[in-house]
Amino acid sequence: MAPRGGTVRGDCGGDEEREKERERALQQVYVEGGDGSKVLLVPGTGREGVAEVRIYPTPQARFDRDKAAFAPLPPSARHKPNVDRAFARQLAALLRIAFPKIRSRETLILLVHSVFLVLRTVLSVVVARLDGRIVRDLVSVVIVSANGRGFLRGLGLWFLLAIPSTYTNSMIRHLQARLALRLRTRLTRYTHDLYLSSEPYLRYYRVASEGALEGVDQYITADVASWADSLAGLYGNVLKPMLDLTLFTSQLSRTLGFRGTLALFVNYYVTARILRAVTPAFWSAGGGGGALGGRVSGGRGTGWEGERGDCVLRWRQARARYPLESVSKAHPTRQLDLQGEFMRACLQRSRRIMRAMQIRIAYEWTEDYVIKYLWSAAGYCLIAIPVLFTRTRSIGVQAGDAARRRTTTDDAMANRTESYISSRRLLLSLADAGGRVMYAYKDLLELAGLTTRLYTLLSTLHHLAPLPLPTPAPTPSIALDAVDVCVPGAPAAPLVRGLDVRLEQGEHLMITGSNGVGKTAVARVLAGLWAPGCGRVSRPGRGEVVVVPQRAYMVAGSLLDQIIYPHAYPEYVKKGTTEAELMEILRAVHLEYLPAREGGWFTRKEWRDVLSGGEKQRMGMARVFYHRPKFAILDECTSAVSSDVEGRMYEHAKALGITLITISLRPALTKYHTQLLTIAGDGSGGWTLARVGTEEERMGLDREIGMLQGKLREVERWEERVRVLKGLLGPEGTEGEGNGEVEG
Ligand SMILES: Nc1ncnc2c1ncn2[C@@H]1O[C@H](COP(=O)(O)OP(=O)(O)OP(=O)(O)O)[C@@H](O)[C@H]1O
Repeated sequence: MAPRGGTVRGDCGGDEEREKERERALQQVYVEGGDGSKVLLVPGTGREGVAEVRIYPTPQARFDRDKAAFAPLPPSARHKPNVDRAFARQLAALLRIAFPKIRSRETLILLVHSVFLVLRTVLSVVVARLDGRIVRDLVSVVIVSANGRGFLRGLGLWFLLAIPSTYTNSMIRHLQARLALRLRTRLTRYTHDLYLSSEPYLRYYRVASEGALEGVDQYITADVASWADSLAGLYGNVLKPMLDLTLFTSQLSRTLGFRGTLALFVNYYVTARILRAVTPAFWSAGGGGGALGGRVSGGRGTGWEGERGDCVLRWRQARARYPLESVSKAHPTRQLDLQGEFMRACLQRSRRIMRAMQIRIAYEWTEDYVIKYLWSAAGYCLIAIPVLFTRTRSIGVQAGDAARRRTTTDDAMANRTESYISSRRLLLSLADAGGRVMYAYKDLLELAGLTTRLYTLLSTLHHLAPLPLPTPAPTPSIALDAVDVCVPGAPAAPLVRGLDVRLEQGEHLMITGSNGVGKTAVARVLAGLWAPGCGRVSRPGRGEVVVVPQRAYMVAGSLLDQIIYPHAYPEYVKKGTTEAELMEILRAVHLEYLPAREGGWFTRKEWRDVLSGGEKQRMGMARVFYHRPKFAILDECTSAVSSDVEGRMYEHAKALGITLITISLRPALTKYHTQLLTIAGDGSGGWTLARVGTEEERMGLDREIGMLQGKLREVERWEERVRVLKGLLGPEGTEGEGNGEVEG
């Protein structure tokens, strides 16, 4: 394995080289662009098997500018989306992100999309006229035995028109999908840059606890995608039917005359009133509008409420997936609790869908009846009036006149047929456009729901105040001066009050105390994850302090990725660590067998399941040895490691010059430290700091000795119990166990 620097692009000589290129790209997800950008390597695409996509991070100045547009919403407004002024304001804020400039690719797509929408409407009118002409020519052939040339010409034109018509339809769908993808890309990049912000914001870490926003992953994935689809779809779903309504009505008015057109408008008005009167409150909270929204908007989506319901269900499933093994190990009946939780979520969802479906039956029946049938029937009546009441009457008796009159009558009949067929087609398209305009309102409500969700996410992220930056320490040291340690956003009293600790390099601190007294909380303040309630924190930069939690996080990727985390492959390449050095690190944590056992450094597995609890913790320590920070905060991260290996790892860390801050309940670890901080946990926020080797440490060791002696006394009891059991079994039992199973 030869580490590489810079880009992975190379001389792609042949298939083999290309294959290697792909493999490298799989490892090297991106390369630094030099100007702050990252060049993302996408395997499986591009001419050389790897496509390069340059990505620029969103500048902080942009976030600062946008912050004012995302004023926080009151909690009540988060759950009542509506098509009102608030929606317009929220949508405008999101559109700033989706369309950052007037002259952007998105605007261009929108323009081309609009052109095709207009073209589609114009073509519909031309097709309707042609339809009438073809039938007219056919009637002429049947009635006056015309030669049929007009009919054939019409048919040829029909086939020719079919080409731009079908092309236009496909382009409309294509451009809509393309626009949705562009909007989604813009929103996704923006939200991710904001969400995954580094110090001093660390929004991804704080958004749930301090921002009180649950299920952020749903917001930044499913909601962003649905919003982009909904917005792109709505544009076509509103613009096209509006155009259709205008153009078709103007075309029809030529046939219908003034009174007919007036009657058509009266028809629109009356039907709109009827539908408005029978439209239920689909989007009221808990109304199951999602199922209905998805249905009425042509099944394109599940609707906002539906999306929310499905999200809750997915979230519960995801939450349950992780502890399945521990649940089934703990007790099989615990499984029932889990089932209960699933079932409750499913039942809630299915009840809402059922309720929505009941409302829907009545509504859809009325809607279909009114728009499809009533509109068409009214339209038929209107276009039938000129046909029925402008009949040409025969008034003469002479033979020549009769023939001429018959020809005139036949022509008039053919003309009326043409006009009737064209109007009928326009009328059907009109009914369809009317229906779409009605549905567009529900699409708009769906968009309002999604807009509110995205707005809530972005306003919460924008308004998380930055964490106070630590005072830079003059020498590599960590110090807390009169610091109160409090849970952020919680009104409870501080866990620890007025804490004073100073740790120079080469000194080592152990933090101890009972469960829940605030040991990890102190570590969080030391690491800069929590702001201190009051007081001053001094520490070196983030790269100099590494935190190792009790449950080591196993990153998705190769074995190598597990060791170098939080670095990614490009940073590893830049650092230039060799395979031998990596092996040395694994040896220090007694994991040297892994590369051979797992098939090499680049084997990708679900490491969370592959490695045992102790192995995962040792991997956490391997990361410390790889990064060699000045300070390492070890939060009970060796609790599942055997004492001998634990001791060796501590010695190795100290030999590397890493200053340790250990959180542990194991008194045996005290000897690796120079200071012992004990948190009282009596509600007063009290603490004591002692130098190791003092009275305090001896008390700790005494406690451990007492605990071990207690366990030894239990052994005597167990031996006594074994003797009693042997007595009960009699000579046979004694014989069986006499084979060395218990005795000795
Ligand atoms: N994000 C949080 N929100 C609310 N309360 C919290 C949060 N984090 C910790 N706490 C509470 O703060 C207290 C101290 O937690 P902490 O994790 O520091 O305990 P600890 O001393 O490390 O315990 P243990 O030995 O069990 O790991 C606990 O009562 C815990 O419930």
